[in-house]
Parts: sequence; structure tokens; C-alpha cells
Amino acid sequence: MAPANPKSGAPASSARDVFKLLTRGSNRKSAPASTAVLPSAGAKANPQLYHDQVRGHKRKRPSQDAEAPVAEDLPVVDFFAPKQDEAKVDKKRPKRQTSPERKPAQLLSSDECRHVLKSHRIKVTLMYKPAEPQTVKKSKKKKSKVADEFEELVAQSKKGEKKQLNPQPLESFSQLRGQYGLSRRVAENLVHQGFRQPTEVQLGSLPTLLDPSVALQEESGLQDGVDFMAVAPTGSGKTVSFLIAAINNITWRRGKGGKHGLEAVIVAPTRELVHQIVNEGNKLVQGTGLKVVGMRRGTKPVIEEVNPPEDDPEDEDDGDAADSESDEDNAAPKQKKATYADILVTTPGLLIKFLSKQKRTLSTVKDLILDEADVLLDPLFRDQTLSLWTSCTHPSLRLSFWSATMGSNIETLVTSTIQTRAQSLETTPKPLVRLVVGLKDTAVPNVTHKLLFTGNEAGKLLAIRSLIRPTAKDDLKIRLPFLVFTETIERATALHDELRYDIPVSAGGSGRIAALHSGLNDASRSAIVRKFRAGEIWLLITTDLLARGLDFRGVNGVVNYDVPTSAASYIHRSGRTGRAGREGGIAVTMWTHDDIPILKTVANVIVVSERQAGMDKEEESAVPKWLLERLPDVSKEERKKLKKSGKRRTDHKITSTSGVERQKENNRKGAIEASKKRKKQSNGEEAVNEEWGGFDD
Ligand SMILES: Nc1ncnc2c1ncn2[C@@H]1O[C@H](COP(=O)(O)OP(=O)(O)OP(=O)(O)O)[C@@H](O)[C@H]1O
Repeated sequence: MAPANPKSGAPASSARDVFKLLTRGSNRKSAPASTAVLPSAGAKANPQLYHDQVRGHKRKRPSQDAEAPVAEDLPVVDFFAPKQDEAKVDKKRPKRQTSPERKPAQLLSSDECRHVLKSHRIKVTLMYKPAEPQTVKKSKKKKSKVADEFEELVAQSKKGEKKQLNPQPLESFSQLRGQYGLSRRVAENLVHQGFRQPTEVQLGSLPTLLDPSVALQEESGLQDGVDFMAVAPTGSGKTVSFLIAAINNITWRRGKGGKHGLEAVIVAPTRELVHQIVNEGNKLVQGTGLKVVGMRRGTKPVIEEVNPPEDDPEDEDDGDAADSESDEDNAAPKQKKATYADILVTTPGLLIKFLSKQKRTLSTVKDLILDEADVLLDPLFRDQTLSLWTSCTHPSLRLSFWSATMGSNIETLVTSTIQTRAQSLETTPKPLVRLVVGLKDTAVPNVTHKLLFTGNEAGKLLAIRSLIRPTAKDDLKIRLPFLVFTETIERATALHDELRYDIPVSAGGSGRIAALHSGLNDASRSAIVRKFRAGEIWLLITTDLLARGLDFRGVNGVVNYDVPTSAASYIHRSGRTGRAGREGGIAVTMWTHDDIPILKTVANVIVVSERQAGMDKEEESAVPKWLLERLPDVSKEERKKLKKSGKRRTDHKITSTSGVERQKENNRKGAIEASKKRKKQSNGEEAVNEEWGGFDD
């Protein structure tokens, strides 16, 4: 096995070692900042997490040149022999046809597909396949064939017997255009983003989503399209996968003379994530005439079919996430005219509110995409999400579910909802295919994990202070920015109050630290995100609000000031660093005696992550064997409690009385520095190093 991201850094068992690692020590004078291997240090040549050697397999064709531009044509080959029985394919749906620019597919054999997928630790499974021919009855008493089949699949899955599939993998982006008919503009837009190689989730999902008749041609009954569930690590490029799939479906239908209208809805749990997806979408649709719009308060999306819309400059700000992360967000909802969108990105609540007010459904939507699907189907959002799902009444609706974590309860909910919906609409559900990257265990393999025992709450404060008060000159610039996660809004605010004056005025002062949580208004939230992205804020204290989906490329590390209460929470929080396969990110989890009842959950994820990264040596592990063995399993009561509230703490206090004192001290130091500078200038000496250079101690 050749792990893509072997761990770096020496084992650090004590708090001191961890801080050395965090700040890269104070003796780094010989190693300039630019040489540090940090996740924010630039583009990663290969964003793939896994490329194992699979025994006994020699790839017949080398992977295509990673540098090859997407729009480049593939060499013409003389074999294109779809193996599926044409007669078996449903005649009612229009068949995909090769466009003039589309080249015949250069397909791998099933065995080769299996090897490529295996080498990237990708597992594709058929979760559900409706019986053929379909007999769906509305009657509750009489069981339909769909129900029989569903039960059979559930029974099979309980026995672990789901059928494994070997779809064609996407070995190079150039295949998107050549083999799967992606529009030229979208392909060029992808190149513009500087992506060279598909990530695992893109490699495993895009062929099936773009053209199942090619990707799954050996599988009877699947070539007509499938519903899709993807479970792939944080930062592995799921957004591009679902956006390209949605965009391609629209351009393909429009190319065949299909009507205009809202065709895809992407649902995400937070406003910040909605903005980010709109931004990504807009980069991909440039020049295609498609509009990606983020739903905001007051937005009235056009939800019926329309004539091709003229470009309306007044609509512009509705589709642009860059400025939707602006103060405008918080403006009182003004009376807006209807907004045309091809792809609408929304939180579930906003769209549901609009639909129920209007008493309307989403009859034109053919793609419903749930990003962070496990959260959207969790009790907090479940009713809204299911209600949105029910509103999408188009018979050939394609569903897709994306997350880095997907519990089996969510999978069961998805399969049963698909079945119920099909029965109520008297339609045939699509087969459901699930892709898992990392085989079965979800983990964060390209991040260095650390567990830090701090004794008590006071110890945590001390620990985090050492993090932001390093001794070396450039350390802040090297290791920060950091994201710090707390359990509640109150704790995030309290910690912010505590640390506010810890960065001296000469280094930017209190402006370098901020707290972001759902208690803030939209404008403040947007402003903080913008400043954090711009590198103005170095330490962002937050709650699980920011744990999901947000892609801050500059984040070098994550601190769990409070132990996450579930494996999923740990995975998503620590996945905010090390995006797109970048190495060098660090995730530190501080724990005290109080955390022992739940610590094993986190410890287990760390162990799996380390194993996936090929870090086999026990002494290198962040979780010593003795600790893992002694930590108790999370009790039933604890689990129940956590499930109910997601919180453990009743005491929100993070106390210290020295905040004001520190502010005074920093002001005093700032005044001395300024006076020294003035003296030098008046002596004719040049002012050296305008920036803060660290504490003198
Ligand atoms: N093929 C690629 N090559 C390099 N970078 C890529 C590629 N595809 C996507 N990226 C970049 O990877 C980063 C992470 O992507 P994205 O946010 O889609 O991850 P994700 O899988 O949705 O993660 P999460 O589970 O945290 O939401 C983004 O900055 C994106 O631009």
C-alpha cells in the first residue's frame, strides 16, 4: 500500500510538544516560513488521497496526462461497442446521443474498472433497484413489487450482500468532454480553476452521473439514470461533482430543445455554505447562459417553465455569492421581482417557506441535491427537507445525497422515502447507487491529529493562549489561521471575550480574532467570513455551524476547544483543514476529565484516520494504546442525551479575570514600540519591520 499522505511530525505526547508542533517551535530561524509544509501553502499537484498499488494488476493504459487541458480532444479510437442490450432500455426516455464533438468512448474492461476503483479505495454499491416491469399500487394493504424488492434489498443489506458495481472511472478530466459529452464551456471553466486531476469522488461519480449509459453499460437497468449517494472525505471535491452533474443535465436537455426553468435545487444546511456553493457554481457556468442563484430572504424564484430569459442586469446580485456575503444580506427584505434561476441553492427553511406561502410545488426540478445530506435528514432539518423532497414532483427527478458521513439510519431513511414517494406519485423510482471513498470507514487521513489533555477548563485557556502567543517571530504567520470549535454559542462568545486582547495591537490586535455563530446577524456573519477568507482574521472561534462544508483554503489547523460530541462532528470539524488532499493540517482536541465518557468516539476516528494514512507505528499515534484500551465506550444514556441535544455542557463559563489587564499590557507595549519607532525616525534611522514581530520573552 502506498498512502498518499504519510504523516509528518514527531509524536507529541505532552502539551509542550503539541505546542511545538502547532507553532513549529521557536528555533525555526533556519527554516523560513515559505518552506513550511502547510495546507495553505499553495496548490497541491495531486488532490487524490489514495493511490494504492493493487496486486496482480497492471494498468493497460497509463492514466492520461494530468496536465492535459480539459478541452483537448481525445485520440480517435476505433472501438465503441456499447455492451448493453439496447432492447432492455426504457424506450420512453430520450437516449443520450453523442454530440458532434463527442468522441467514441475508450472504455476499460470491468476488471480494469474494478482495479482502478480499488486502487483509489472507492466502493460502489447498488443499494436499491426497482423490479421490472413495475406494478406500483397506491393501496396500503396490497404490497407492490417495489415494496417486495425494497424489503429484499433491506434484507440483503442486513446480511451485507449488496451488489458491488464497477462503473467506468474518470481517469482524467479530458474524458469529461471527450467521453461523457460535457459542454465545452463548462470543461473550459473547470480548467480555469486550475484543477489537473479528478479527486476520488469525482473519479468515481462523474461518469455515472453524466452518462450512465456509458459508465454503467454492463449493468442492466441502470443505464437510464440512477439516484446517487456519495460518502467521501471532507475537502475531496464533492461540490464540483454535484455541480457539474447538474449543469451537464441542464445543458444536455436544453441542447435537445428542452424548456427553460428551474431545473436543479441544491440544499445545504447553512447560509455560509449556500453562498459558497453559488460561488463555485457561478465559476462553472460562466459563458453557458445558466444562472445559479442563492436563495435569500425575499428572493422569489421563478418556478415554472419560461421562455429563454433575457439577461437582466437587475438580477445580477441574486446570482452572485461574492456580494451575497455582504452587508446587503441583512438589509430588510425589499420587494423584489421574481428571480430566474436554472439552479437554485438554498437552505431548506427558506425555500419551504416560499413554497408554502405560494402553495406551489417544484414541478420543473429534475435534480434535487442534498449537500451535507446527513444533517439535512437529521431531526433538526428532517421535516423541512422531506417536505422539499415531496415538493419536487417531476417523475424523472434525480436525487443525490452528499456528505463525508452518512449513518446507516440515514441510508434507511433515504431508501424508504424513495419508495414512499414513488408509491404516492405512482412512478418508478430510479435505482439507488452508493459510492464510498475510503472503502467503509470515514476518516480524515491527510490531517495530523492530536489529543491534548489539559486537566481542567483553566488548562484549556492556558493551552490556547500558548498557541496564539508563540515565542518565535513569524510563528503566527506560519501556523495561523486557525479555526477553534466550541460546543455552544455562549462558550464561543466567552472564549472570544477572553482571547480578544491576546494578539497585540501591532499585530492587528483584537481585529485578528473573531467569533462566528448563529447568534449573529447575517451581515456580521458575512463580514467575518469575508475577513477570514481574506486572511485578516487569524483565529476564528466558532460552533459546529462552520463545521460543515466550508472551504477556507488558508486554514492551517483546527482546535477542538470542546470535544466534539459525535464522530461525524469530529470528522467535519477537522476536515476544515487539509482541503483537496493538502497535507500539513493539524487537528488538536483538548480534553479534560469531564470528557472521558465521550472521548472514545474521537479516539476511534483518529485511529482509523492514522491507519488510512499508513501510519502504522503505535508510538506515532495520537492515541496511545493504553488510552484507547482504558477509555470507556460511550454509554447508552450518554448517547441518548447527546442525540437529543447535541450538547454536554450546562456550564458555559470560560473564566479569567485578566482580559482587561491584558488589554492594558498590550496598549502599554504598543505605546513603547511606537515611541521607540518615533525616536528612530527622528534619529534618521529607517523603521524596520512594520509588522508585529512577536513578544520579546
Ligand atoms: N480536482 C480537483 N483538484 C484540485 N482541487 C479541487 C478539485 N476539485 C475540487 N477541488 C477543490 O477542493 C476544495 C474542497 O472541495 P469541496 O469544498 O467541494 O470539498 P467537499 O468534498 O465538499 O468537502 P466537505 O465534505 O468538507 O464539504 C475546494 O477548494 C475545491 O475548489
